[in-house]
Parts: sequence; C-alpha cells; structure tokens
Amino acid sequence: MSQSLQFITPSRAPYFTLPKFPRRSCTLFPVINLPNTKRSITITPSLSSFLHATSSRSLPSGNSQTGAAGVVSALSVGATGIEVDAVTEAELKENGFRSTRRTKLICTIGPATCGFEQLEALAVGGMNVARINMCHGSREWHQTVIERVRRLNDEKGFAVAIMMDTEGSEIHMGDLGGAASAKTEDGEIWTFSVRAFGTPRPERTINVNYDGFAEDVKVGDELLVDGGMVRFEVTEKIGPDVKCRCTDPGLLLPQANLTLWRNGSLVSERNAMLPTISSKDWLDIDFGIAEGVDFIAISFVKSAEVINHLKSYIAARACGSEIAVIAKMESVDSLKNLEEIIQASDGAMVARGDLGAQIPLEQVPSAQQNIVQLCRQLNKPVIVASQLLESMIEYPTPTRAEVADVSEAVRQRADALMLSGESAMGQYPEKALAVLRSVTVRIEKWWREEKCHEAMELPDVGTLFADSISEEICNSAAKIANNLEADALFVYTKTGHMASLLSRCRPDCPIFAFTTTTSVRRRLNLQWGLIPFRLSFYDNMDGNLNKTFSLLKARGMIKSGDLVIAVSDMLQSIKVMNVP
Ligand SMILES: Nc1ncnc2c1ncn2[C@@H]1O[C@H](COP(=O)(O)OP(=O)(O)OP(=O)(O)O)[C@@H](O)[C@H]1O
Ligand SMILES: CC(=O)C(=O)O
Ligand SMILES: [K+]
Ligand SMILES: [Mg+2]
Repeated sequence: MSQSLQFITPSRAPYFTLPKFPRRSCTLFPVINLPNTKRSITITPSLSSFLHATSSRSLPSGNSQTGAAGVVSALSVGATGIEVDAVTEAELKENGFRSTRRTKLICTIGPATCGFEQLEALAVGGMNVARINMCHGSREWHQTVIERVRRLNDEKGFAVAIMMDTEGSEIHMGDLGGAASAKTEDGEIWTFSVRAFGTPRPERTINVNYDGFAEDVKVGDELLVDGGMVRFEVTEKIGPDVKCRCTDPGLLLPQANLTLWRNGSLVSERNAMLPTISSKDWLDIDFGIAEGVDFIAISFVKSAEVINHLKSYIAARACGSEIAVIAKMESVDSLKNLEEIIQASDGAMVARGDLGAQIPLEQVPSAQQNIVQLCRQLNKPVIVASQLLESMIEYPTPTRAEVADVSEAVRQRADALMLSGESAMGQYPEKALAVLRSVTVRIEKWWREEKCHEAMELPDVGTLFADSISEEICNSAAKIANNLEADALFVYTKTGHMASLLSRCRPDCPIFAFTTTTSVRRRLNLQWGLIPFRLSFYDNMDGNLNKTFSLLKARGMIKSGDLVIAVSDMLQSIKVMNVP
C-alpha cells in the first residue's frame, strides 16, 4: 500500500514567526477580476449599500467583532474557478481567519420571511440553511420559497441549503379559521373537536386532526398546547366535542401540537400507534425529492427502522442526488433509541419544542447535551432548535436568559442553531439572526482563547481499514493544526466525508473544504467550522494546492506565509506548508 503521511517542511516563515492570532487583514470592498472565470466578480451597489444598512440596523452597537458581512462578491464559476458562498467569504474577511463563525445558522421560513428581499436579507445575515416546515402552508407556497432561495444562490452567489421538515403524525390542532393566533384567558372554556367547523366558526372552538381524540381523553386529563405554552383541563365530553378549561393562558397558534397528560404522565399509547411518516408526509417527501432539497428532517422519529426505510426510498427515487436525512429528537421513544437512530441518520435535531412537551422540562437540558455529544462521537451533524430567542418574536432584543441559552449550545459545540417562530412569523427576523450570529462568534472566540474545551474521546466511526486511515489522518491533522496554531485546514473531498471528520475534531482554525459538486458543497454548509468551496480537481495534490492558493490569494482570502495543513481523500496524506 502506498498510503503515506507526507510532511513537507514549510519553506518560508517558520511556524514560530507566525503571529498567534493574525490581525484582521480585511480590505473592504475589493473589486477583483479573476482571470479564467466566466463571470468576473462584481459588487452591486444596491447590495453593498443594503449590507451597510443591514449592519447598522440590526447589530448591537460597539461590537465590531460581529459586524455584518462587509464584502459581497458574486460567485465565480468555471472549470478553473472556485465557488464560495459570498457571505461566508465576506465574514471570513470581516472577522479574520481564525475568528470567522464556526456554528451554522438555520432559519425557518414563514410569512415574515418568504419574500425575495426578505430571504436575501437573511442570506446576507448569515443564514446557512433555510428550513420549510410542512406543518404550515401549501406545497405551492413552499415551492415558491425554494425557487426564490435557488434564484438567490444562482444570481447572488449564496449557497443556502434547503431543509424540508415533515409534519409527522402527532395530534395537533387545525388552523384558526384564518387567524394568525388566538388568545386564551384563565378559566375560559374552549371546545376541542374532530368536527370541521363552518364559517364563521363558533367562538372558542378548535379542530383536532385525530379522529379518536374524544374517545381517548378522560375528564381530568391535562391538555398541553405547544409543549405547555398553554394548558387546559378536560372538564366534559359531549359526543365528538371535548370541553376544556384554560388553566395556563397564552397564545394558540395554528397547527399547534397537542399532548395529553394523565396523573402526571404523558399519555403516549395513541401516538405510538400513529405512523412516523404519514400519508401526507410521503407526498411531501416526494415533493422534496422532486424539488431536490438538501435535507429532509423527519419529525417524531421513534426508531432507526423508519430512517433506514426513508433512506432506501430516497436512494431509489432521487437517482443520483443525495438528500441527507435528519432525525428529529422530540419524543420519549427517540430518546430511548437514541444511538441507533443517530447511527442510521445523516444528522439529528434536538427539537426542544415538542421534546419539552414529552419529557419534564427540567430534563431537556441534559437530553440536549447527550444528543449533541453522541452526534459528535458518531460524526453526525447536530442542530439545536426551538425557543433560542423566542421573545424576539415580539421584541427587538433578546432576554439575557435566551442569550445564555444560545451561548450554552455554542459551548456544547453543536453544528447548527435554528430559528423557528423568530424568523417564520416574528416581527424581527433579521435582528434575531444578527443576535445569533454575534453571540455565536463572541462565545466561540472566548472559549477558543480560554482553551477551556474539554477534550472529547472520538471513537472510530468507520468499519473498514480505509475508514480508520481517514479518521487517523483527520484527527492528527486537527491536532497538528492546533499545536502549530495553523491558519487553516484545507481538505479536498469528493463526498464530504473527510471534511466532516475534520469538523468533528472541532479544531481551533477554520476548515476550507473543497469539493467538486454543488450539492455536497451545500450539504457541508450544515457542519461546524466548514467553509465549503466548489472546485474542479486535478488528480494530484500539488496541482490542487497550487490552484487553490492562487485562486484564494487573488480573492484576498489567504496570503503568503499563512500556515496551512492540507488533507485529501484522494491521496491520503497530511501536508504542512506555508502559502507561497
Ligand atoms: N410556512 C408557514 N406558514 C405560516 N406560518 C408558519 C409557517 N412556518 C412556520 N409558521 C409559523 O411559525 C411558528 C413556528 O414555526 P415552527 O416551524 O417552529 O412550527 P411549529 O408549529 O412549532 O412546529 P414544529 O414542531 O415542526 O417546529 C408556527 O407555529 C407557525 O405559526
Ligand atoms: C423543531 C421542532 O419540531 C420542535 O422543536 O418541536
Ligand atoms: K414539522
Ligand atoms: Mg416539533
């Protein structure tokens, strides 16, 4: 075998002359014309002034570290060019190499953000993945959103990936006859019924999607809406109608999830009999496959079986295009079968909204930590979701407790954080995203500088000897990068696997991941610390390195003397070198 670890002694500045944290070398607004590209780099005046407007409007003042991306350049395409997300590139220059954001950000798209300009503002603000939730809106509505995101990517040089989230077949309310919400007061009597109400609908009536509802509930049961945001006590059953008295008032939202509690425990037999993927979900999945979404998130996963089933369905249907399957951890069963579910999936989501309705709230933080850690050990990306900045649905600033919650998820080194109502139907979607970004960058930097991260045991994930070689190479490369205080790790990867192995190590420097396909590049957008580029490869490492160095230098993304550790899944090797 010719697999080797190849160490090339840096020819220029020896490591010890490199500054510990290179000063920010940000030249703002360079207009560069790259040779050999079909399109030259352009900055549209409207977009750059828009960027300025966004940055001054939406960011806490006096925090230069977290300023909005200051540079946008359109993508360059072509056999000899390189494609990188315009905003990632801008953030890289803005914050400096080592301080660029590692944690990825997901925004749920809803009525507040479905317009082209609104989507663009989120992309500029750092959205890596747009999530569409099939619980709400029609397929036509979602299709329009997908089409707009794709157009943004094509026309403006973003690489926003799309995640479709299934409805799942838990019990939930219907819509509110067109109203965006309904307020409940303490002591009010509301009727929950399987009956479809006509218009105008009688006051204080809610439709429930599950036919057996009235038979299953008992007088005295507690009915939790949206994981306990509003609570009722069942007082009376009349045919299909269930009368309930409000005990914890709040706001009812359309399609909100319902859970029943009896004598302090969750009544879960009913949900256990419902399929994880409903017939409507299968139609939505077909829609997602046809639209070529990047991720499908499955709600209320109970076992690995359903994930395997879906993955083989996608493989048979989506010939060639790979769609990653994300398992949403939001039920008691998902926690029971955690390891096998994560193992079978391409990633997981800590869906704290519904999870908090199924287990006591005080157990949610430990469940989150377990899921995040297990995902890292098994090398699967993990998303922390729901209520991160809930108060920003209504208010322009977050609570201190929310900032602390975001910080904790960043400290746990989750791959991605997700906005739900804040971006879907809140009043301040861009501000919420700006808060996520500023808190994320600041906390990451603080922990890196304090060197407080506990070392994590990273077990072998692959079964083949070749997998073990890749893992050893990535673990070693990350360690070398930390010890030498390298400026960046470079990984040349066709499938993205080596990139994810490097990401798993959570190294101190950013990881430039070069890959040949647009779909892999978009998928890598979900993973911690990865800066995905699309590049056509030579079949030798030196050719790739030289090409990358000259392209990135031309764009001002690296400079001579920067220390780079490079690995590749074509020729398994580690190279340590200064940028010539
Ligand atoms: N496409 C949409 N159309 C209308 N409203 C939406 C849409 N997407 C989200 N929303 C609104 O934003 C709120 C929060 O979004 P979110 O995706 O968290 O939904 P959810 O109903 O809490 O379900 P889930 O448990 O799947 O997250 C929803 O309750 C809904 O009011
Ligand atoms: C995201 C989601 O589905 C939840 O938190 O319940
Ligand atoms: K959902
Ligand atoms: Mg949920």
